[in-house]
Amino acid sequence: MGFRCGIVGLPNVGKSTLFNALTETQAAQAANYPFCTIEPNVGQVAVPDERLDRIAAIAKSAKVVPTQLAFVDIAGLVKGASKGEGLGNQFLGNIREVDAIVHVLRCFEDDDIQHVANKVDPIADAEVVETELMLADLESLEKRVPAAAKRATGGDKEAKITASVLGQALELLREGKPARLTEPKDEEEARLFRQAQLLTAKPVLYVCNVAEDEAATGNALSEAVFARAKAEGAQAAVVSAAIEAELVAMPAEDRAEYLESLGLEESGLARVIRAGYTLLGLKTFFTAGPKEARAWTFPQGAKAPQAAGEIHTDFEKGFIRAETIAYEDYVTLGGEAAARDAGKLRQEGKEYLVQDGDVMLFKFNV
Ligand SMILES: Nc1ncnc2c1ncn2[C@@H]1O[C@H](COP(=O)(O)OP(=O)(O)OP(=O)(O)O)[C@@H](O)[C@H]1O
Repeated sequence: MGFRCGIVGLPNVGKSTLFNALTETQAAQAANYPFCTIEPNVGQVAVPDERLDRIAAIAKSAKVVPTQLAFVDIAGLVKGASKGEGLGNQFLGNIREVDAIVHVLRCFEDDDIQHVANKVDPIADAEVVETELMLADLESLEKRVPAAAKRATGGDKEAKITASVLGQALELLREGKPARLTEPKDEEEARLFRQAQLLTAKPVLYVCNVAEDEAATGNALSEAVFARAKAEGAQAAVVSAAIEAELVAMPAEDRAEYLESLGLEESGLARVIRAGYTLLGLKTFFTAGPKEARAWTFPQGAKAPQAAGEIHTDFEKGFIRAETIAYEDYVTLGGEAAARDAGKLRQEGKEYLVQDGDVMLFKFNV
């Protein structure tokens, strides 16, 4: 489906370590990013979901296919990016292409690893990156808002709405706040706001990269980041990239024990992937049979034919109905046949709003 999370951060904060762990653990096929000369790496990463394994066990599926999310390693942030210095313009362009930003912040102390500003201060680091993004948005809106206002006086209704919603964003940026805090009045404002593709309107997940012995608890630095995230309408997670790198290097059967010895229930990567998925407002439906059990991604608010279209365009075009079982029913009753007998297999039509966890079988006509 092509939803992408871009990994950004200052030099030496642990971006590559995290990205490599993400892609290695999934044995991803890293592909080159087609649109730019600095070619940030893209990794397709499987989204961990226990529900899929339970469904596969019940359906006795031969194959289990998770849904995927793309992570893009966006290289090269330098101070002054918004002014087009160095790799700046490419960097901003790369961010424009992603749907959400995973912002890695160094929260570990290690005298051997140099910090660009010679001090470990994730809040100051976050500000460096965010200031560049806000300046880029500010510069673009300083032009776009007056232009839209001018068109509005000429009677252009859409321009009037654009001027209003982007004007609100401009005010926020002038106060040093991200455009994400803009509150569109209605669906039309929301649509035009999305269309404006502002960099600081993209959802952000801060990844606090902590030392190995702080992965379970976090530390004072990560706490400060969590507070900042809350104030900005962003998300945050604690991860130790060092642990993740070790985990992917060890045999799969040793990982659980290692995690347990560190007081962790699951890998930080699993949390980052899931958080990225949630951040994008993505939901999952399942298909299940003896051949395969598979998880599919759909955007929140999708109707049944659109979900069917995730599998094949023919399913969408020729959609008749969707035989649907809620995940809980599927699991508690023990599969499709039992759910059908219990009257829990619903025949859903074109207007059905697909729910997270639905197990679906599409009937279509081509
Ligand atoms: N949680 C951690 N604890 C200790 N060391 C870490 C941790 N995370 C990363 N490192 C180390 O920090 C160094 C920098 O990491 P990495 O190369 O991933 O950073 P980067 O952000 O990709 O840098 P650049 O942008 O310069 O490529 C590496 O030596 C890495 O092993």
